[in-house]
Amino acid sequence: ACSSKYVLSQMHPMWQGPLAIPGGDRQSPIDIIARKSVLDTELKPLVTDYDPDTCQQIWNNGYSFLVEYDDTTDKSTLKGGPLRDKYRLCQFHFHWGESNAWGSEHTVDRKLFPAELHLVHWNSDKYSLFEEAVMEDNGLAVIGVFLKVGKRHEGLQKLVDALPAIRHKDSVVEFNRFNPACLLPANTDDYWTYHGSLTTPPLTESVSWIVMKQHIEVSHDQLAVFRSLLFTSAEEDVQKSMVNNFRVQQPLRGRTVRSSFS
Ligand SMILES: NS(=O)(=O)c1ccc(C(=O)NCc2ccccc2F)cc1
Ligand SMILES: [Zn+2]
Repeated sequence: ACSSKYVLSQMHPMWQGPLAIPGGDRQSPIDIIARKSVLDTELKPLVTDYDPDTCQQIWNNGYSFLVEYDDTTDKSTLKGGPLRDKYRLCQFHFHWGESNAWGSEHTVDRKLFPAELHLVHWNSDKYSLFEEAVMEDNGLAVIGVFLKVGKRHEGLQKLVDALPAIRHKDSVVEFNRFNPACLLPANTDDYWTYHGSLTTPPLTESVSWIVMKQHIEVSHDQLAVFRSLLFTSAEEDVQKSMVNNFRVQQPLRGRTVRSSFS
């Protein structure tokens, strides 16, 4: 799996401050101004091929909860879209607010969503490990999907049911046979794409972002379970609820956001 080896201690929301990022001119997240995005007719449809058997565990890393996949072979892959190479799924996670009024990292024309899903992939045509790819220009590809509050998401419920077992930071439970394709919107042909960064430390500028135009719907109660998670470990005496784990928007610095649709 891609990040379990790292204690992501610096990933505390306090890091939202002005971190000195070397040459940080392609930071994420950003506000996507729809009318300023540029249609690129060369952009292809996304091709995801996820094997539910590669799902390994779900854990609380003190910043979000991650579902990690076995990324030692090309079993769960992403290609197409803006990508030239094949990318391997290593994990997915979410960002959310303390209320339904905010929580997403990206916004569209300043519209905030209550939460955002990130499916993290690394370029397995060029690199042999996530840790290598994360340091390279287009080493990573992250699919962003906005969540809206509405009807219950049946596929998400299996995830939601596992959360009470990982309430505290650094808790892990086995999780298998989950196909993250069920979390993608019906239409994955319409997306925005731009070159950016990780939205948590080390904020490396190695991500081809692919942000879906169509959102998915989850119920109010399902989101409430996200907010029952804790930033803090079982040993700590003051428990802090895991909410508002999103980064503030970053300057575009002249970047162009391309769209696959007009
Ligand atoms: N929110 S996001 O932009 O989608 C995002 C995706 C992955 C990471 C990550 O893997 N960090 C750990 C990490 C970073 C660098 C090297 C090794 C690591 F494990 C952080 C943020
Ligand atoms: Zn993320």
